[in-house]
Amino acid sequence: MIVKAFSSSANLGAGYDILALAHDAFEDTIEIYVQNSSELDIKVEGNGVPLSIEKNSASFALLELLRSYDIKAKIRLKIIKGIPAGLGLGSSGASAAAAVYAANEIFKLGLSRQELVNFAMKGEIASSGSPHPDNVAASLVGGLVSVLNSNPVKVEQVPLNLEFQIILIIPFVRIEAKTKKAREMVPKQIDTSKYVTNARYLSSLLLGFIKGDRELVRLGLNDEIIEKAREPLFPHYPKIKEISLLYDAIGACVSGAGPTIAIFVDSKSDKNKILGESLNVCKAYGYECTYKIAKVSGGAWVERRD
Ligand SMILES: Nc1ncnc2c1ncn2[C@@H]1O[C@H](COP(=O)(O)OP(=O)(O)OP(=O)(O)O)[C@@H](O)[C@H]1O
Ligand SMILES: N[C@@H](CCO)C(=O)O
Repeated sequence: MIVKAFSSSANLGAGYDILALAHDAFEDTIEIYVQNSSELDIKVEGNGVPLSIEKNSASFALLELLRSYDIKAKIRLKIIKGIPAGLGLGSSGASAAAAVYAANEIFKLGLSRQELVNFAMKGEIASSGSPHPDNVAASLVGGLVSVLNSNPVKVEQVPLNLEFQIILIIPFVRIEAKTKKAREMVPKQIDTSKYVTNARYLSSLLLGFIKGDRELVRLGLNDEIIEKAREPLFPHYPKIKEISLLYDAIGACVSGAGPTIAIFVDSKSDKNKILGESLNVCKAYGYECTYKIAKVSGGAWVERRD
């Protein structure tokens, strides 16, 4: 069976570990072949990803799912990476999402996409040391998802009534264990005033998407806490955000744990200026950047059944 899942941008300003948006910028492909066996035996193949079961997000999520259903089988898992890893594009999450989606289909477990998030998020332990569910939820469910509870995990799709595209400004940098490091930079304690400001941003963002009000989205795409604490990982961000707002983007935020920046644009935005000047900012900060213009995508899907 061949299953695919799209990339995603998590957080979206104040929605740290809460929001993620699936987009068609990149996709991962999982090929999974199963034979009867009296033992559970998983072998991983793939380029540019760890090949040990416990270190690969896809195989680790799969292992957790199959163990919890006491499924014994010989499994060959081939991961064809389309989503560059470590750049804030939900790469590890998409592989994990595709792997558990495939297992659900093959073993006819009858789990909903939302239920599969419980297992896919375990894959993030392999990649970043923590089972954050946002990226896997977006890649499984599609659209904009909100994580409403962590134990047990509950995720819901947020209605999107706004037309927009996402310009992703993607620096080619390799930061070892980036998400792990970025999570360590998150403050353990925060001022109540910052909490209130962020909660206002989050409610404005959600209302904006639901009501189709770009001004509310613009106000909501901000964060006083996490993006600020992590800024050393993406020093190019404030300037790119300033340029984006100047040329009437809906807003801009860090994509996941960065360093990719997500700029939300619509027919009012001067996309060429935003793109050209953002790439110049990259250069000024010594980054080689590329870009993708993406739109909101659906969740994981079966490409071929056999
Ligand atoms: N199947 C996989 N796909 C991609 N990366 C994987 C996978 N399995 C393990 N990894 C490891 O996870 C790390 C990348 O995860 P990381 O969380 O830093 O970035 P990401 O998954 O691309 O996106 P984000 O920053 O949005 O979380 C790399 O060290 C990579 O080797
Ligand atoms: N919410 C996670 C997403 C990682 O892509 C974080 O910001 O650490």
